[in-house]
Amino acid sequence: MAFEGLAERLQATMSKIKGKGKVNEADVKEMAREVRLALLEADVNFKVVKQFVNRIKERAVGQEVMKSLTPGQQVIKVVNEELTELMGKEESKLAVADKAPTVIMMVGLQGSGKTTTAAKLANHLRKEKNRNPMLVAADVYRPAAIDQLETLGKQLDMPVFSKGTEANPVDIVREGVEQAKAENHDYVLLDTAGRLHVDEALMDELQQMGDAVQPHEVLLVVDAMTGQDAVNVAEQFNDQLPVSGVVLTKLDGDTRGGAALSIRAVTDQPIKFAGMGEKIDQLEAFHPERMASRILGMGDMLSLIEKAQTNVDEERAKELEKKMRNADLTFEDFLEQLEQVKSMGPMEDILSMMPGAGKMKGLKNMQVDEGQIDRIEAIVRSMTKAEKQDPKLMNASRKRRIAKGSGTSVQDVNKLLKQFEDMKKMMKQMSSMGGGKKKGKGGMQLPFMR
Ligand SMILES: Nc1nc2c(ncn2[C@@H]2O[C@H](COP(=O)(O)OP(=O)(O)OP(=O)(O)O)[C@@H](O)[C@H]2O)c(=O)[nH]1
Repeated sequence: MAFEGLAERLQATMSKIKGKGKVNEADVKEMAREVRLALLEADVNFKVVKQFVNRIKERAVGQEVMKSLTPGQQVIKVVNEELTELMGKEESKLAVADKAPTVIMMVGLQGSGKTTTAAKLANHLRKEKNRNPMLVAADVYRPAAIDQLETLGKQLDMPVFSKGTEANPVDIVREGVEQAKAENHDYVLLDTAGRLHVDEALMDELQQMGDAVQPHEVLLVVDAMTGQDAVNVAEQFNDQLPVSGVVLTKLDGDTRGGAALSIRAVTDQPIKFAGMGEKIDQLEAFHPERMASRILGMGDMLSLIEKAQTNVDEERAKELEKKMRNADLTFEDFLEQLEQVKSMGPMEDILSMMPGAGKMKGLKNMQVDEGQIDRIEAIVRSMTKAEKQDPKLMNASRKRRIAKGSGTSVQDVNKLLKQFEDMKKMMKQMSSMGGGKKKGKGGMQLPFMR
């Protein structure tokens, strides 16, 4: 699997910093050193590594992390954001011409996967985007390339324009595009010739082909397995041709990840697609943010952190945490917390965003009763201010009043009061066991869990 080594190393580094309640400069330095080594080992371009590490260091000692309630997690968020940025921030979509057909020219070295990718892309356009593409076989140098594309075309039941190996490739693409227009195809994909190395003759010919058909998109196909070579090749192509995007092939292989992480920074071209296998449907739109989360093994933890961040006032959260530790949480505080949790969305969604949640049997089967949360809220809201501050005030008649006011029973009120006391006791125990860091054996049963 691609990125395996990198993912393992980065995840180990992140897990060291994750739970830290405080992060100092020495922690950041150590984390940055480990990230640097992991990236170099993954064959990421050294200049890219240097810039990347400087960025995360700068941000990790900045306000956003140090002032945060969860600095360890914020560091991970920074690393994730920077990894995403490094790979291009967000998905970069394929061009669509104002006037059909959109002409896409595939370029790259021999064996990079051009022919296969042209067919995969045509298939993707038809299946995912409901398009009607046509393929043009203009690789006249490798004798089998035209046959290969024609075979793929047959397999897909898709037209392939070809004129054999004797014709001039510039004429082939010109006529191919004309035919696509005449037959009302909305996309036309040109498979061009590769060489073993970048040479002048290749570049000249590709330039002439480009001049002849004015492609809307020049997609450079590079083999991710070749690591830094792929980056060098990309740089050379990009210097000489109007490249508009990159397709990284063989990302399913044993690649260390260097190409994926360096190409964008070195060429300033977005990675648009990734080849994930030899089969025709194994091409994926490249999503930098998902790739980054995958490398960091994060599930959708980021959205969760983000949600928490937008919904929680940090100073107030710190106050509440202190109150919990001292076990002097009141029903007013409890209500406030309940509202915060509710504002983050349905409980089940929140739980499902936690990494590994799918694997945890207990969580999978746990049912959250949203109605129960509403009932609890109603009970608490039916208490007077004094009762919220001091639950001991609640005698039998007050409980009857609260039950009536909240549309529940005295039994429900009693149950909540008991759970609230248990929760406070548990918190006290936890904090006396060491700053709230260690967990109690049985785990806490929150009032809204069944
Ligand atoms: N595992 C894997 N193999 C791939 C992928 N993309 C292409 N290949 C394989 O890579 C080899 C070369 O692919 P081609 O499409 O023939 O390469 P090309 O760039 O067209 O080569 P030339 O026509 O000689 O320039 C083939 O065996 C493909 O099956 C991919 O994403 N994953």
